[in-house]
Amino acid sequence: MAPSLHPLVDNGITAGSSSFAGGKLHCHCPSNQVEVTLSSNVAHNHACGCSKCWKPKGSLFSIVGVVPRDAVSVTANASKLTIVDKEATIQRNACKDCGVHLFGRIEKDHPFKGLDFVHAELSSEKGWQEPQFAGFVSSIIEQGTNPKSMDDVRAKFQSVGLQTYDVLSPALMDLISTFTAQKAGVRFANL
Ligand SMILES: N[C@@H](CCC(=O)N[C@@H](CSCO)C(=O)NCC(=O)O)C(=O)O
Ligand SMILES: [Zn+2]
Ligand SMILES: [Zn+2]
Repeated sequence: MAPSLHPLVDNGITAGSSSFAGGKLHCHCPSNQVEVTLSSNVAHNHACGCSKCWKPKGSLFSIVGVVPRDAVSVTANASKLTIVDKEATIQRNACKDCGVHLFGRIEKDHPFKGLDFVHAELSSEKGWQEPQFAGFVSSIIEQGTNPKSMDDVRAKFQSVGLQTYDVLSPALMDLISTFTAQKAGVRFANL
């Protein structure tokens, strides 16, 4: 049986709603769940193959998107949260008991500072933006996927309408490069 990319990808993508304005995320604990309330839909939602983003058991990819950090509040059991890796760019706040990541926050100077990374699948509500692309696809090799299966992995994403990239989407990579150029005082050429 082919390994699962992610349950939200394996059987085709379900479109979200442009009028959806957020909801609640819960960790996987059977009781005393950490609850995070988002007052915004996610943006740039994507499948991520990197080793750091939280993935459901048995999946090769996470699905992760961003929301403004002001739209994120921990509304229950905040004391169960711990930062997985304080040195990482994205400080992922995970439940100590079940390991699920509730939100990832950037504190250092970075093009995505001000945006928190969240997994909308932790919500039972419907309407969250559907995945837009697959990023960090080649990174799954670093976690043990056989390089020979990469054609199949990329073909599966293409078959459900998702472009694959080995970093982020061109739009996000352009944002990162624009930030880097502006910081360095680069003057852009006139069109
Ligand atoms: N091959 C590495 C890549 C890790 C990586 O750079 N991940 C990205 C994307 S995470 C969400 O899209 C990133 O920005 N990481 C910063 C961080 O995780 O703090 C690997 O697989 O580990
Ligand atoms: Zn938990
Ligand atoms: Zn990732």
